[in-house]
Amino acid sequence: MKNLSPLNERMKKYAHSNTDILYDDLGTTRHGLRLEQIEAMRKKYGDNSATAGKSDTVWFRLRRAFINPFTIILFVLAMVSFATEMWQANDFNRNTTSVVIISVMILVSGSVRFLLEIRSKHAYDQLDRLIHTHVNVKRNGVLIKIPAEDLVVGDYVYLFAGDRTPADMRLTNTADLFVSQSAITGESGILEKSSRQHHYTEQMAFSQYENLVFMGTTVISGKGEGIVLAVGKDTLYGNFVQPNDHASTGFEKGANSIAWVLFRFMAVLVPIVFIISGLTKGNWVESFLFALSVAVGLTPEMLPMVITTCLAKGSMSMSKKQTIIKDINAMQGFGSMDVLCMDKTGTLTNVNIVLEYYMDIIGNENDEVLRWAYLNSLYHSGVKNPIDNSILECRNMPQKRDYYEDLAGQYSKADEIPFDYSRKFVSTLLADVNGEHQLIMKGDVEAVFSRCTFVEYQGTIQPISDNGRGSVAAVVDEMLEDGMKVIALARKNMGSQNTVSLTDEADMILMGYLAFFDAPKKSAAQSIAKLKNLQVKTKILTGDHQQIALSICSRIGIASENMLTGADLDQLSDLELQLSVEKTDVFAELTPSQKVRIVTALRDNGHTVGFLGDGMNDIPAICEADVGISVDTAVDAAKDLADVILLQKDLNVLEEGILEGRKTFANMSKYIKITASSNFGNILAIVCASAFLPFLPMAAIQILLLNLLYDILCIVLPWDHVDKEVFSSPREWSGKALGRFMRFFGPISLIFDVITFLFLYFVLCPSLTGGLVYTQLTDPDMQSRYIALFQTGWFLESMWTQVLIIHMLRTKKIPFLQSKPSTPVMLITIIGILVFTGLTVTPMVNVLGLTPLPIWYFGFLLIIVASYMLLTTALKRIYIAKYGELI
Ligand SMILES: Nc1ncnc2c1ncn2[C@@H]1O[C@H](COP(=O)(O)OP(=O)(O)OP(=O)(O)O)[C@@H](O)[C@H]1O
Ligand SMILES: [Mg+2]
Repeated sequence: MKNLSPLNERMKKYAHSNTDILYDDLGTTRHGLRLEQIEAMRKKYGDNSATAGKSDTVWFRLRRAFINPFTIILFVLAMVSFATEMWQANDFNRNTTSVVIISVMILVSGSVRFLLEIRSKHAYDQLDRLIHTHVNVKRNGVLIKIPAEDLVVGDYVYLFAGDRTPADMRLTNTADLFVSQSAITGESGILEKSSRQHHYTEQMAFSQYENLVFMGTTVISGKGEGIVLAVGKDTLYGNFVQPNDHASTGFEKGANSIAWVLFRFMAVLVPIVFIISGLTKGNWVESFLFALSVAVGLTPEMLPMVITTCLAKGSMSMSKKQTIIKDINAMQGFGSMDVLCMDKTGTLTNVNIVLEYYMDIIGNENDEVLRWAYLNSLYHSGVKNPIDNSILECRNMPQKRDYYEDLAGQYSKADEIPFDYSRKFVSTLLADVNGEHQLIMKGDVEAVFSRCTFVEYQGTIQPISDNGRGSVAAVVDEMLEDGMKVIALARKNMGSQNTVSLTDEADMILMGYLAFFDAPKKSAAQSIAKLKNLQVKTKILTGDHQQIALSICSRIGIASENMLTGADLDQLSDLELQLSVEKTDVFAELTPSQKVRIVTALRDNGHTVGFLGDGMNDIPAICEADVGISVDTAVDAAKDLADVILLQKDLNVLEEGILEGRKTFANMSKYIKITASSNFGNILAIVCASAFLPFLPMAAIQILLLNLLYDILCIVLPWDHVDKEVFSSPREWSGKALGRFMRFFGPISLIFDVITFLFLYFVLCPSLTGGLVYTQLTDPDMQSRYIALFQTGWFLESMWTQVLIIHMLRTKKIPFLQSKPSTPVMLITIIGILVFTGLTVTPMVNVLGLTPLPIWYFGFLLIIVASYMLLTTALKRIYIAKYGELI
């Protein structure tokens, strides 16, 4: 059982008081809040979402885009350089240009961020609309549907079968309301709730209080009405589900850990860089700015943004492919999923099943069986599933509408015991106009049969004889072999008794059967083959009879030799099950908890498991799986709890979704890995350079400029192409892979940085400053020319290598030739390189501390860049050979 926090005081109080007091205290009535009360209630008691708030306003986004470490440091830089220049020189022009340039940088970086934020928000809003849960509330006397987030304390809410309770409530009215509180208490049983007032003398756990329902509780059957008493974080559920709970798993954990590693590197190295350069160069202000810019340059400040954009962009393209993905870890799970468990209806067979036969115990068509089944389906208040829907279809038969309407008028519902997937049947107690009661039970043949001691045949009721059992089995078996879904129907006369309890469900009279045609989908085999191509194994987990499972599998062409049933499963220990799940692809006659057991066993074997299902019986398994998948038509509770929602229950949709998910994920991990390794390389180079050079290897503003270019390039990465090989198999995200990637590729750039340093220091600069190295120079003008030459040289080398390394590492293949980047990535690369190289010959060079370089330097640069690329390619091969993957 989860560790529960204390119950909200209001809940405690009103559980013990009658509803009139509740209405009075909250100033409401049965007609709901008046519209003018709503805002006041929201102000007083809060919002019904744990995350709502400032992050949604445009102003907040604008602020976040423009006020961040990058722009703040740029700003400080502008101020300091303005002040120092004013102080030292009196070239006013030069001062203002540097401020202008920095302002432009702030503007560019801020706008890019802002646009991105707006874009991803837009994408999210659209998705939100698709995945929102709506609740029925009465406000101002009118029943309306509103998003669950808009609920306030005092709202009058209606609950129906299949709903997930949207807030903590005190019930005011119920009709056979049964709920499952497993999300809250971890107990899987079904509880009946009512609106009766509790007395202080009753000692019980609050979860057992009949008149309280909690956020996250699923309504299994029946109806309820109640007043919201606690919302959002004040609810029991909100208390233990912290908004960022999931952030500590899987992918985000990896991303956070790398940000953290880089941050620690910085925390240690940046002060060292500052002190070393301060000591060796003597200019503390400049060293401070330099260290600060190094810090900015090395912070993966775009990390959260790129991740959100990747996700938003990925979610958008997935939603175009009919797949809605709810959170980042699901995206990752979706990409790394290697086993997909699914139920049968809608995946292997059509969503709608058709009632083919209704017959007595020996197989002759029998209207009475259909009549009772109709009434049972009509009046039970659980979630109507395909079986009920196809029974209810009978009223649409030609000329039968009036007949069934009349029939419904002749009976009313007195009581029920709801459908429960572990019992596999449902009982409704019907009262006729004379006050006579009939208990009607329908469900799984064996389950119903075991509660019968009589059979009815042609109007006579007889005790079941042994050969009676035999003939019953024969009729059913025949239909099962044909792939029919069969349920049994039984009844019992209850006289004037108008309530029913479990003990009444005995000594029933078996009336006959209903058989449904569950047509196999033609496309199923093909879809499963496609999934196999994507290296996703499929397993069928159905609650249905084994014969049907076998028959459908053989029709579709799925191997089912090693089928296991729920009963078989109970004989296996967890360890044995772990072995069997690997060999078995079809499981039948499962209860919801057996579905969970299978998923758990697969996960324990190290698989990333997806579960696709749409019924109440699939909910526990959806929660247990790494990726819970549901469909748009599923019950709300299942949709709420799933990570992924398919707008169409079709395996083809799933396949496209998986592909899209893998691409998105590949782009995210591309960004993270490349950034981490290139930052790592840069840290090393900067530490080396500041220790050995008598001046700063690059000016603060130059570092920031490079950083800006790199950021802009990263922003288009979510739109990059992904090689086919990368998305043709599941890919696991791991922090370990990131670490080794960073350690492997990071230091390579150091080699070329050092060569460049040596070349600049001993060859290029002296050749233009009279053959002397820096330390031999005495003329300050010559010294600053030397520095400008050096810094420009390294600026260009850094820029070229950092931009091109993205292209080298984004693919296993030969960049540009075998694997083309997407147009935006290519464009920004070309424009960036041209503009930044061009910067060194424009009039702005002075402001940026750059200077034009002799043309032959570019010859050197080409050689360096080419050898860097060659070496990386060679090492890339080694890396791939060793670890089997790159990105
Ligand atoms: N509405 C219903 N009324 C009576 N019995 C039902 C009803 N729904 C299901 N059952 C019984 O419960 C059994 C299991 O239900 P069902 O076949 O829907 O399981 P499932 O695991 O959801 O199957 P699938 O894999 O086809 O989705 C059925 O075979 C049937 O005997
Ligand atoms: Mg189902």
